[in-house]
Amino acid sequence: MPIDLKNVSFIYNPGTPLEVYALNQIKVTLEEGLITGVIGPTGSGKSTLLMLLNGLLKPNRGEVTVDGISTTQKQELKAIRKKVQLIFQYPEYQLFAETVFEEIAFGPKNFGIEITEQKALELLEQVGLDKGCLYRSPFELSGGEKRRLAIASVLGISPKYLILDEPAAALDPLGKETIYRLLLSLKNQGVTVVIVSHNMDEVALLCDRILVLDRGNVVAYGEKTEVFLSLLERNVPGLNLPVYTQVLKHMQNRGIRVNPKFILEDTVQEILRVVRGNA
Ligand SMILES: Nc1ncnc2c1ncn2[C@@H]1O[C@H](COP(=O)(O)OP(=O)(O)OP(=O)(O)O)[C@@H](O)[C@H]1O
Repeated sequence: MPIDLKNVSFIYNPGTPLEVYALNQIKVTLEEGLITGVIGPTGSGKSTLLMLLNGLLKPNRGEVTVDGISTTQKQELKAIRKKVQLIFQYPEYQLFAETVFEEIAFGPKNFGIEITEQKALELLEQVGLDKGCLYRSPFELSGGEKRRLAIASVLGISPKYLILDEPAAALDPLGKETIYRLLLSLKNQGVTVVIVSHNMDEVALLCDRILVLDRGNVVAYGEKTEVFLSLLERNVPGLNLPVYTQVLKHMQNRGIRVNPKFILEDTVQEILRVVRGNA
């Protein structure tokens, strides 16, 4: 069973002069085994939605269920948080341990999972970090390596759902590519991934499904190409489209007849082929 948002509304500071309707009657089922991208202009409710998925925030109205269990069931919250791991933006800023090994072991320990040295080495390998860094200080790693370390610690919990806010933000092209390959390989291992991103090319490359939010409402949700095509027809202020969608629009404006679906899908498949080919 997936994560279900059933008519979910979320209000910050309800009943006060500072009241903000962040999400308004959201109805979405996040499909298992896929990567879903949540996009939308700034302030559209993306981060709020992520925090509802693992019960960090509770809906004011409606219900979020994880595998059929409501996030409002207090006794189930720990089990839900184990299943649904949330990685905030720049997780590397939260590293604190003296060694990479301690850092990897810390998160899982909170869920009663002991990480052996062997398991830690496997996790390093999984995120593409050199096994030789196990007893180094996390603070000696590069920015991109620190981020992968933060992700390794979460993977030690073996989450069924991995939720990431801007997973590749501020990384150089190589660092971004490593994160993309990691997310695609997690998907291949059956992990359901949800990302928030402002980078539309990244969303086009990684995601199977796209959820578009605007001022707390769902503008579109569905298969990636269908959603991008629908966004070509309607203007959501503050939301860019991937470069190739814009190319397509220019072609259409110049009267060049192409099947938009083929252009979008071929381009994404080509980029994916290159990324996977390097794996
Ligand atoms: N802690 C808070 N208290 C009050 N209002 C908040 C709080 N956090 C967010 N909001 C408001 O809720 C709305 C949705 O915010 P949210 O951070 O979910 O949007 P977002 O789409 O993630 O934005 P961004 O792309 O800028 O990160 C915005 O109007 C925001 O100002």
